[in-house]
Amino acid sequence: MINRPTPKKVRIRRSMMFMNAQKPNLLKDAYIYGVDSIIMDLEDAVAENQKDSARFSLFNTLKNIDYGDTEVIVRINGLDTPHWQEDVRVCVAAGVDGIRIAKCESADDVRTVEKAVAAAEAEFGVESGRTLLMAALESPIGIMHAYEICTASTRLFGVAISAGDLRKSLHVKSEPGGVEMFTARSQVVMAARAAGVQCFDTMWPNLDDEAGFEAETIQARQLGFDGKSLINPRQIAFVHQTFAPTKAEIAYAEKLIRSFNAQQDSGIGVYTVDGKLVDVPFFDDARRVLAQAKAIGIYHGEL
Ligand SMILES: CC(=O)SCCNC(=O)CCNC(=O)[C@H](O)C(C)(C)COP(=O)(O)OP(=O)(O)OC[C@H]1O[C@@H](n2cnc3c(N)ncnc32)[C@H](O)[C@@H]1OP(=O)(O)O
Ligand SMILES: O=C([O-])CC(=O)C(=O)O
Ligand SMILES: [Mg+2]
Repeated sequence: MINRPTPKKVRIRRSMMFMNAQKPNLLKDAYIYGVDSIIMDLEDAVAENQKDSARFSLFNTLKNIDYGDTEVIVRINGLDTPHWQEDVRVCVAAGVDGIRIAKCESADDVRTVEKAVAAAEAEFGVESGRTLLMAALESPIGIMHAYEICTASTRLFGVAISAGDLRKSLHVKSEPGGVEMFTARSQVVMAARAAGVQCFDTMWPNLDDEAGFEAETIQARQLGFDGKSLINPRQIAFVHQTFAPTKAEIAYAEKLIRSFNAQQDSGIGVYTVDGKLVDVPFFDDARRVLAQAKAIGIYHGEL
């Protein structure tokens, strides 16, 4: 396993909302939506003949707007394009928090971007290691290499599955219940958890099908994702609610920890709380739930 520094605080990333870097009016107000992360897109949302102007507009916005606590990530163009190196230089010079590597296929792709980021940090006098990475897995080979990608760099905080491109390669379409994505989604979650990084579900493109969006979001949480990529502000509230512990989950976690604290000297490792068996993994998970609820700001207890 890669020797990854222990993060001081795990950053909550329930929502990562895309916006087109070509549109300065979107970028300038981006922080008002309260998403956890903004993804300013230089890739597929930007027409090929607008790449330079979108990058220029992005740089000016980033230099002039204070995004406060909202994490700012830029999706750069793929490594098979003539754009990505300049994208990296501009992102680093502008001081972004992270770079999303589009269509990442291998650990080498991550290391190639990492090298360019390190060079740009040196070039622009940016603190070494400040610029984080995440990778979007959008092809069968990217999914097959998920674990190597997840462990390729200490800068890499997570991976996203990107179903628009993946479905294209698999020759499938979006099906009710997401059956066509089930294996890939599970593989991404497994790889991310094995590597100790976060994982994010893909965006839902059909803005008029709210029920479909909600079902997919719930399934992503059930599969173990930390959050979801979004394309529109009307998707934020449901995603934030779904990727947070419920009141009942918080109350039960508190109860478990209290019972553990009360019982730990009794010499009994396993017993029941509310009729359910509990032992070490259940206590560990309860601690994770409370830490997550605290980080989101919905639990203020002392545990
Ligand atoms: C497959 C992929 O690669 S997906 C990733 C790349 N794609 C993107 O970045 C696209 C992001 N999303 C969008 O551009 C838009 O939401 C669209 C084109 C899908 C739909 O646009 P609209 O029909 O205008 O959406 P809608 O009517 O819901 O917009 C309502 C308001 O939210 C704003 N808004 C919409 N999407 C976003 C967004 N992603 N970020 C910030 N603001 C947004 C609109 O500007 C509008 O503001 P206004 O009321 O002040 O005019
Ligand atoms: O990352 C995403 O969800 C959007 C995307 O590029 C895709 O679906 O191909
Ligand atoms: Mg894509």
